[in-house]
Amino acid sequence: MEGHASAPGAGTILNALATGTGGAFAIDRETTAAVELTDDHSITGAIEGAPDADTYLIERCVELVVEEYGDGEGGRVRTESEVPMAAGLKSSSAAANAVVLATLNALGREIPREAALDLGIRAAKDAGITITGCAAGARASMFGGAVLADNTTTELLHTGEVDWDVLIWMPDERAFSADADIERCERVAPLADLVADLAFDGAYERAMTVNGFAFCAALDFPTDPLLDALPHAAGTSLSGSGSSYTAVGEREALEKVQEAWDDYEGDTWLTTTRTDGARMG
Ligand SMILES: Nc1ncnc2c1ncn2[C@@H]1O[C@H](COP(=O)(O)OP(=O)(O)O)[C@@H](O)[C@H]1O
Ligand SMILES: O=C(O)C1=C[C@@H](OP(=O)(O)O)[C@@H](O)[C@H](O)C1
Repeated sequence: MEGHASAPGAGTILNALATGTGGAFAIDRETTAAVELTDDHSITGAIEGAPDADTYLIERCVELVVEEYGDGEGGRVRTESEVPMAAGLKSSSAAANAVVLATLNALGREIPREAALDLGIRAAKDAGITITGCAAGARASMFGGAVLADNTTTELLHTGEVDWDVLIWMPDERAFSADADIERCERVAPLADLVADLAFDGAYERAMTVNGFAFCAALDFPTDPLLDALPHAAGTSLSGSGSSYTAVGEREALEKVQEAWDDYEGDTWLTTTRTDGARMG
């Protein structure tokens, strides 16, 4: 019994570490998962190109799906990803969604996407790789588009369509979300409320720019990349708890931002938003 699925990563509109409300948009970079279910009871995971990375998240996703919908199967799970790990682009949500759906695909089961989303969020919490559960990023990855969510309850608060080109700069250093300084993030809560208000009104670009300045200050990341982007981009922010930055807008404008961001060490690349989310099969 083999199953396959894919799910996109996401950029940030609102970091949830200040108030629990998060906002994210799906990007056209994805993680694919292959799951082979077996008669023995052990579950083993592997991540293509990252032999030393922690595979607990994806093993736990298989385990939770089998507990709910299977019959005690074991399995082998493998992910391959265009979403870099621990760079603020929701690699964990993309991996969890892809593995949950691939396991269901192997079992020949279709369940409501909300239920699949919940299992991935549970696995990420069990793995200790998220502070709030990252419901907004996980929702953007599962359903596509722009999303605001209450990460503490996983409740969906708002959805919107976005159709942007997206520029990403990813420095060489990584930033694991579990290491973020929550107390400093909570100090920018009044700004996070402003970001949420802007996003509820559909002003996603301005929302993410305010988010960028607030969370660069709270998490001690430089604001220079935001200032480089502002004359050209419609919106720009630190993504997640770092280390990547995103700029959104029209392609030509973003190519000007790319010239500036190319001066920094690391990688820059252009992609787009994605309106469809995870795919099974
Ligand atoms: N392709 C993948 N396969 C398996 N696990 C993954 C994959 N991508 C990410 N993860 C898990 O997610 C963790 C990174 O999560 P996190 O620090 O929240 O960063 P991000 O913003 O990229 O989600 C990794 O340490 C790993 O445990
Ligand atoms: O661990 C968490 O709960 C969160 C981590 C951050 O995202 P990344 O995991 O992308 O850094 C943040 O933006 C998100 O709103 C909540």
